[in-house]
Amino acid sequence: MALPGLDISDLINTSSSLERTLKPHQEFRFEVPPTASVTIKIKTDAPGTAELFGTELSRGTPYTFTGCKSAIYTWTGCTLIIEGAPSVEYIAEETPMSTYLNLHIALEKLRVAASDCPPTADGAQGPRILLIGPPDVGKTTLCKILTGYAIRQGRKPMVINLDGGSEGVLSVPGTLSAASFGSVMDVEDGFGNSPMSAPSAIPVKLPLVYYYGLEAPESGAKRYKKLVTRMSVAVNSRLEEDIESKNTGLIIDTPSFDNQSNGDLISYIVAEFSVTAIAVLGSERLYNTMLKSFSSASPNINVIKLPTSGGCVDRDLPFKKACRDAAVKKYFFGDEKCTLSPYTVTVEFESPTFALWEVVDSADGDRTNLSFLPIGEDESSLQGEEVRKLAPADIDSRFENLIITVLQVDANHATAKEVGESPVLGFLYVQEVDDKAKRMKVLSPVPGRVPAKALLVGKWPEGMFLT
Ligand SMILES: Nc1ncnc2c1ncn2[C@@H]1O[C@H](COP(=O)(O)OP(=O)(O)OP(=O)(O)O)[C@@H](O)[C@H]1O
Repeated sequence: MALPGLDISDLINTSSSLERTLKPHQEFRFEVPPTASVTIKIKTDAPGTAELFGTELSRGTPYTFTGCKSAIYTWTGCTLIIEGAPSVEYIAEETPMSTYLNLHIALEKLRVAASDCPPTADGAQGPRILLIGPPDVGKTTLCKILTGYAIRQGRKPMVINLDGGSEGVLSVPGTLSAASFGSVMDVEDGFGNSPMSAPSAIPVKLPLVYYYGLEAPESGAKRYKKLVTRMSVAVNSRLEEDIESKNTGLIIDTPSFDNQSNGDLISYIVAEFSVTAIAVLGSERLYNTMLKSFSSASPNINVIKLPTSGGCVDRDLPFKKACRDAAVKKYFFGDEKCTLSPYTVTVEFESPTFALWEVVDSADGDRTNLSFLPIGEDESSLQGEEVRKLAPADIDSRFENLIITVLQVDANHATAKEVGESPVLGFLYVQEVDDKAKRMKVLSPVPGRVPAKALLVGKWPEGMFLT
């Protein structure tokens, strides 16, 4: 019943079914808030196929989307059936998909040449492309598209995520990760799931993960570079054993680099991963800076400029935070398709197998813990410190609602260097800290005691309420 003079029937009708017919090369763009869900499928009694950021949709299969801004593109034309109410939806005619396809074809030619070389020859290394640009210009989206096309071509791309500030690729936010993609990606979930203790319809990928723990690379540039180096060494040795991945090459997604102050970090990544092509999205200035830096000094590196999709949307801070929280929540609790039950475990600070380290944010000026300096040492002894070990007295409620990383190095013997550069074993979530009793309650994805491994906590992702 409508109020007199005010017809609110449209407002309260949140579930509806829409049909949208797309012509060839058109794109259906939609946005779904984190609190709603929308289901989309291709109508089976109409011709045509469609793809979401490079991964083909199966005809007639319903896909459910929550908390996303996304697009379904068709090369052939198709009809979509949409259940639910996207907050924004429209059909776009202008897209950069043909340019992105051309880029994929160029990469594929290099892969064919690499496959023709003997496995140990230098030429067996496929193209290594770095995607850079300002915030929200579609770097991650292009990374998905190129990965999706390579998989559809029967290739096995190695995807490297160096954007520690994002939602994470096959891992929680705050991490850098690398994974070889030999099977289809998840349409509903971007890059898909990391291994969880439950069956999944999409084959899981096993990522190598490093915890960075700060929002921007500049906040801990020294540590960030070390992690990039560790990642490149691990990736290169993996590629020596996996000729298919080696021939396919690397697709590297980066944090937002939009001005010259990041030039040093970009050059570092290019050198460490032996990048052969740099694709710049959304910044003429950055493109020209890259051209000047690399075209003459490194003729083997191609610098290309790519158009940004008109569908790329600026995601406001609350939306990004909601996406990060959802990614962490999913790690512990799963989703509607696969519910997980984490365990609450008590951790004693004074146990001999407990060692908690903290990532140092260089923006803090290394000053926070001056009161704990050993007698006789001054402030200068902290300069350059990237992680610091916390004494039981340092652990208090400021760690509540944060993520703690369980590293692969032992709690008792690990040095600061080992802790700073260790890969990740898993994550805990701090529910409650009792600083008087010197213990805390954490959520753990597995039962039993927390392993006797070094634990590392950082400022990023920021605190969140999971339970
Ligand atoms: N063609 C499109 N139609 C609709 N939405 C899109 C399209 N392309 C990208 N988006 C959305 O725009 C947002 C920004 O894109 P994306 O994450 O790829 O940018 P980015 O440059 O990697 O961002 P960041 O600065 O976080 O690294 C994402 O939510 C993405 O899903």
